Amino acid sequence: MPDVSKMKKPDVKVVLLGDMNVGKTSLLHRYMDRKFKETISTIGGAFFLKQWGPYNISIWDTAGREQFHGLGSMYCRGAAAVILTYDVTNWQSLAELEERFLSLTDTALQDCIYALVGNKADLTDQQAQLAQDPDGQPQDQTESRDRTDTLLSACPTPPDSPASLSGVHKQVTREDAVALYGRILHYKGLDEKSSLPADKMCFETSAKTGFNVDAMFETLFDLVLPSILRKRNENQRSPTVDLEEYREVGSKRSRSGCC
Ligand SMILES: Nc1nc2c(ncn2[C@@H]2O[C@H](COP(=O)(O)OP(=O)(O)OP(=O)(O)O)[C@@H](O)[C@H]2O)c(=O)[nH]1
Ligand SMILES: [Mg+2]
Repeated sequence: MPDVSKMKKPDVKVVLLGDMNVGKTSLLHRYMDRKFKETISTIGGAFFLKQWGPYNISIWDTAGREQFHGLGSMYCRGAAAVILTYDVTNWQSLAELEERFLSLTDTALQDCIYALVGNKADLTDQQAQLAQDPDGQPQDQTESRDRTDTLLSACPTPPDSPASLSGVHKQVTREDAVALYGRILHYKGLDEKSSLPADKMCFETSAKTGFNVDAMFETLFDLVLPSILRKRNENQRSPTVDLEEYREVGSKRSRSGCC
């Protein structure tokens, strides 16, 4: 039995949402373990604890498979940031965010931050293909269940472009993501002018090469700091114990678990 008195309590919660196979788990492995490794499709959800300065951030990985859909709103409860993840080579994965996942975020905090993350940029983008592992480690070429190489070519690519070298066409442009970000703000009843701008909140990443992965997570961590401070102030005014949060336990630097 873990010693509950020694467990760290997360100050804030960040949740990864998105269709199956877009690379949510791989993004977390890349960030937390500095590796691209073989994954199995997530069942239910799992969390990692990240120490960010004096704060503890729990990062929740969720299952994209339809059968676990009902759990999504539970994982989003009280989230300070939601990472809506899609695969840049799969148009449907972007559409699913709007159709299936956005409503799950109704349980997130009122001032929750939304990021749109187009993963697998290495398949279409020269910069991401050439990205160095952030720790200078050799790249792991593991790609056991990647289905993107069989995807349709909705956006024809010039024959000498980097995308054509990899054989996979980009189906979702940055403009598509920016447009969806605008619709998310609209859905949330937020004013574009007083919200975080789309060019700051729409990312393209590669869990495989590490491209933009640290920048994406760490931009979000900085943005949720005000939410942590506000929560701390509220707790000082009316101290209560949130038993749910004791289940989100952590260790010295990072620890993970699943449920
Ligand atoms: N080329 C490439 N493949 C990736 C990348 N990220 C993930 N993959 C591959 O895509 C597949 C799915 O990755 P996961 O991280 O398991 O996807 P997921 O979103 O967690 O999927 P669920 O757990 O089913 O919701 C695996 O075969 C990964 O190796 C990436 O950035 N580039
Ligand atoms: Mg997963």
